[in-house]
Amino acid sequence: MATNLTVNILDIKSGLPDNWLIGCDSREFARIVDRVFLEITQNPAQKTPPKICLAEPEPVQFLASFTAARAAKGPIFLCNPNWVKPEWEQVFDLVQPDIFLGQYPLPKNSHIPVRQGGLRLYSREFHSSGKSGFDTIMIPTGGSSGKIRFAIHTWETLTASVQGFQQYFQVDQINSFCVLPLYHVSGLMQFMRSFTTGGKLAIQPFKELETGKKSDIEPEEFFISLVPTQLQRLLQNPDTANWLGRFRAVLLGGAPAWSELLETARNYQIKLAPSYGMTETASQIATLKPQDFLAGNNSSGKILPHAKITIRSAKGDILCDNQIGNIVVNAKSLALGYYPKNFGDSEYFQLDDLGFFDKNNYLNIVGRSSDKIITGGENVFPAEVEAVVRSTNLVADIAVIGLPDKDWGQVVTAIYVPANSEVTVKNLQAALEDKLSKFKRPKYWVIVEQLPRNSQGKVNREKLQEIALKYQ
Ligand SMILES: O=C(O)CCC(=O)c1ccccc1C(=O)O
Repeated sequence: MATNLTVNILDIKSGLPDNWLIGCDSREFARIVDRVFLEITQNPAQKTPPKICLAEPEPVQFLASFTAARAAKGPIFLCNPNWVKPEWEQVFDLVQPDIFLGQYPLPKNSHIPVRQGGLRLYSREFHSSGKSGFDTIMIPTGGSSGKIRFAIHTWETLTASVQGFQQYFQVDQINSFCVLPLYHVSGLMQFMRSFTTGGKLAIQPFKELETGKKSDIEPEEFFISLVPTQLQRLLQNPDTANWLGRFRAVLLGGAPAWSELLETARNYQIKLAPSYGMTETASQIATLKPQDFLAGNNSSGKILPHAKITIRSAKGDILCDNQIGNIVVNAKSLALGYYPKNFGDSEYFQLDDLGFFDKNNYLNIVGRSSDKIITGGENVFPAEVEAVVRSTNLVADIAVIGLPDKDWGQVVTAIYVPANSEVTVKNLQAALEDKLSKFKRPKYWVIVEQLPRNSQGKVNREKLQEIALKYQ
């Protein structure tokens, strides 16, 4: 029954249209929330709110478990159900969860008691939550390369991002069409945008969309978020490309886009909104409006109202228009820290990204500071070289890195997937001659079948180094 819900405290139904989660009856949703809430709060040994790991691959279960975990006021750690053993071990060491919701990742072993209903207790004694407080939402970042970290967010930081979005796009109720994972900031924020503004949320696995299957919604009323590799795949099917063109806006983020991709999207008249943001800022803090995109602008757009960005020199001085420097962020949506540490009182958050504001105040991202290659004393940014090589249409995929070199400091090295079997290094070099200064042109060309990219389309640069060094 939908009455007498334990989680009435959350008022999950108030202000929401009955069918806010498309394809799931609201009362059914509330029942699942209620059940999970009871499971979480049943344990009598509980002294403090439990730390909850959420690794639920099924979207409705994920959202209901998330809602119940919030009602139980425990810190929630969003987990990728596809993590492998070393990643899970890292997470268990760092988090020491009390409760696990979803698919238990490690083999059933004796020292972890298993309860019915999919709930497993990691330990009977609850660990204290430390400084971070209880009502926190930890969103994973990193993973494919190096250490998993959890950015500490709260309902307030996440809703600050939603409000910035509402103002920027001048919408009251945000309807989202989600094909990105809910444990990732890009997926979770689509739920937040819909849930907190009384909008609708439709969820479809990306794979289904890729095969041409389209949900029964009116795209004109929805925002959809994609990462560049997803957009590229969808644009290969003209039917799907035209369907994408009907969306209110197609938010593009998560990784740098390349100019050919933008051009193709423009040819289909897709109302694209390329954005800049990250887990630590609860998704986008700068976004290009679709009308600017369609008019030919390729920047990351203007800053959302809840955020501030300054471009600074290495010494911290604020730079003028068109000067490239470090991107420094202050935003109401900024994470409080990386679990279990808070950032402290620092008002600003310095990212690894380099960029500049042009004379019309549009943000332009140049690349990652740590990806910058210095060869013979000259600076080379991989993103620029990658974009130019892509524009030759001779490669299906490419990433550029710097390899250590005793003469040059670093040498520009391209790891690429040729567009077809006829492409040779000679062709590639010839095609770049009048397009890139000599010092920017790759000296080494390493051919691969596939680049190491994660599901978000981000390339793993440490792996690239390994691959390239093997071929040197
Ligand atoms: O990858 C990240 O860290 C953030 C990227 C992200 O949230 C995003 C990814 C794709 C499309 C839209 C968005 C967004 O900022 O809303």
